[in-house]
Amino acid sequence: MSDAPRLMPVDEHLRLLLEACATVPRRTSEVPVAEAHGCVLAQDVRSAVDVPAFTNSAMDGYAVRAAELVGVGDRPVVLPVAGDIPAGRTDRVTLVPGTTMRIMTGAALPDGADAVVPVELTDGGTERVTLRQQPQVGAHVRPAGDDLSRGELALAAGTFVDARVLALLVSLGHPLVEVVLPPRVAVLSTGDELVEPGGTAGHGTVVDSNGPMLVAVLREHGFTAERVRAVADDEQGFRARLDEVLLTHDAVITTGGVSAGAYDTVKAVLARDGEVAFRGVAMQPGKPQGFGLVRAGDGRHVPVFTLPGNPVSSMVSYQVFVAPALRLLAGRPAEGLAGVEAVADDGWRTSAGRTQLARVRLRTEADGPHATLAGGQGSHVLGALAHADALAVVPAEVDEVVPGMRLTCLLLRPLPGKESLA
Ligand SMILES: Nc1nc2c(c(=O)[nH]1)N[C@H]1C(S)=C(S)[C@@H](COP(=O)(O)OP(=O)(O)OC[C@H]3O[C@@H](n4cnc5c(N)ncnc54)[C@H](O)[C@@H]3O)O[C@H]1N2
Ligand code: MOO
Repeated sequence: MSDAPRLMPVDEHLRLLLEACATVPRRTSEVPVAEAHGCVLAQDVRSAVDVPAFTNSAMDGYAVRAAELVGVGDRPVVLPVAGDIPAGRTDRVTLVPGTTMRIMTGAALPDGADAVVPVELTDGGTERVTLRQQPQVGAHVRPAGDDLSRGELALAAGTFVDARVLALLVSLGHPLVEVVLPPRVAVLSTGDELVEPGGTAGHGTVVDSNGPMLVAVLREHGFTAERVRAVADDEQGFRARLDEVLLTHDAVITTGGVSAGAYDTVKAVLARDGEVAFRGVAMQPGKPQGFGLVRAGDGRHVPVFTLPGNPVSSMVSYQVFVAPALRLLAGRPAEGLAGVEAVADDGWRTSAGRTQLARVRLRTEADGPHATLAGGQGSHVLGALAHADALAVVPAEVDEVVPGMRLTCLLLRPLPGKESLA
């Protein structure tokens, strides 16, 4: 046997695929503002209006001219109530000198009024009201444009529209906005042995867990994802299915068929014309990797990620390589999982020369997070993957973790027990 081929460091494979994805045009579109959630703004957005659009009350109470209430406090003042201004009243109202008006939170302040006395500081009268506080000018008043002035830059291009940004965006007076759309990703599992989800594995078969798993995590990450029915190890069938999905998607993830076996269809088909570069990456799990920009029938070059079939390898590869690349396609920073440092409470041996991403449980102690193995570390062990809180990164040059060692742990879910630090 010849020497094993050199494995590419994790960072280098990541860099190569991010560089390639940076050349792919982003998919942009003008969408109704309320539908921009989950997209990235492709343009700066200035406010078309003052926000709030009109000066209004911050409290349920009485609109007054503050100067008319000088001295109130020692001696209550009684004023006639000239009317009601509920929120939603849109006609222009003037406060007649020597009177007050009942006003609700968010209702337009009448012209002439410059303060609001909260109802709690009155007797709540509807014909006449006794006011027991002298307000400052501007008390409980929200001036027009207090939040944003018309023409002001409210949101910069590149901002991700989450729920809070959406609230601001829809308030700016624009019906449409130009956004980068999240990529549409197809997940294509391959293998003769695959049984459709919902079925039961028998002798020699396995349920396609990669398909549902990857679609689910893609959706959790805000991408549009579709599982394509698993294809058998048949070169023509695989090529035909791939060509189909390339036309309708912005990225394709395949699983299986990329190692050294006699029936490794994905590799056989895509390595032939050099469309995808297949290489071993110095990582455990996730050694056999492939990536390339594959030309679709309509001329677009679509990123294709060929992940290993072992389920743990598939998920880890997705988190380390695919998710950052898809974020880039979505117009976002190419970020991966956030890391925390944890103390290893277990010891274990790792494959020398490969960065290990061990599945660990985390626990927060008084001195910070501690990690223990979540279970078996084989690339097929779904139980440990499901129960893991994080992927502990054991550098390639370390071949044994000893208890007490500090490891960076990439969070698969929020750090448990963090509230106990409070
Ligand atoms: N001689 C060698 N054999 C293997 C090597 C190697 O370097 N030399 N690498 C091993 C490593 S590491 C990995 S990882 C796997 C990757 O294999 P493939 O990507 O070719 O995947 P398959 O052989 O098709 O399947 C591997 C394993 O995963 C199961 N599988 C596949 N697809 C699914 C799915 N959609 N859902 C659930 N489980 C799936 C499949 O049944 C196999 O058990 O290769 C090693 N071998
Ligand atoms: O790289 Mo494989 O993913 O070790 O099992």
